[in-house]
Amino acid sequence: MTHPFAVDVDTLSGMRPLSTAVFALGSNLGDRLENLQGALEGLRNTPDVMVVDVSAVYETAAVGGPEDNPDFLNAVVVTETTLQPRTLLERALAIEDAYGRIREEVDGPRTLDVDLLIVGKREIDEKALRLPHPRAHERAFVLVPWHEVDPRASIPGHGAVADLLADLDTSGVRRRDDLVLED
Ligand SMILES: Nc1ncnc2c1ncn2[C@@H]1O[C@H](COP(=O)(O)OP(=O)(O)OP(=O)(O)O)[C@@H](O)[C@H]1O
Ligand SMILES: Nc1nc2c(c(=O)[nH]1)N=C(CO)CN2
Repeated sequence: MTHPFAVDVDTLSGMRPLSTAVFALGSNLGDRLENLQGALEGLRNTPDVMVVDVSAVYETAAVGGPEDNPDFLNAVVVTETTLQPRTLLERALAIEDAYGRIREEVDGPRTLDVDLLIVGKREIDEKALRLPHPRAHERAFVLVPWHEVDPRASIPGHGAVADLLADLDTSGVRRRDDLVLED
C-alpha cells in the first residue's frame, strides 16, 4: 500500500517555486536583429522557461570597448522559470554559442551577448555567476528596455529600476520601432 504521505518525483518537481528571471540581449556584429531573434527563440525553446515579456528593440551607443565599436541592438526578456540560476546561465551561454558568438577583444564587437540580470531576489557572488548582474544597475541600455516592460522592476541591493534610470544618461539609447522581434 502507498504510504498516505508518499509524494512522487513528478509531484515534487511540479512544486518547485517559480522565479522571475530577466535576460538582457545584445548584438553589435552581423545581422544584429537576427541574432536577437535567435536568442529569443533559444529562450522560448528552453524547457521550464516561460517568456512573459519582450521589450522593444533599442539601438544603443556602445559603452566601453574600442572607439569605433559599432552601435548595439539591445532588448530585455522577462521569463518565469523553475530552473536554478546555474542552469539558466548555462542555457544563456549555450544560446550565445549557438548563434556563433565571435569576439576578439574585451568589450569589442560580438554577435550575441545574453546576460542573466536577476533571478528573483537571489544574490550570488561567484566568478562564474554573479546575481544580480554586477553592471546591470549602471547600464542605460539594460534599464531602459527593462523599465519599458516592467516599470515596477527592481534590482536586489540597488533599488527600483525607475529610480536608477533617473540618475543615468539615456541619450545613447534609441527605441527602434521599425525593428520588431517576432513571436
Ligand atoms: N549574471 C551573469 N550573466 C552572464 N554571465 C555571467 C553572469 N555572472 C557571471 N557571468 C560570467 O561572465 C562570463 C561572461 O563574461 P564576458 O566577458 O562575456 O562578459 P561580457 O558579457 O563581455 O560583459 P558583461 O558581463 O559586462 O556584459 C560568463 O562566462 C559567465 O560565467
Ligand atoms: N550599448 C551597449 N554597450 C555595451 C554592451 C551592450 O550590450 N550594449 N555590452 C557590453 C558588454 O556586455 C559592453 N558595452
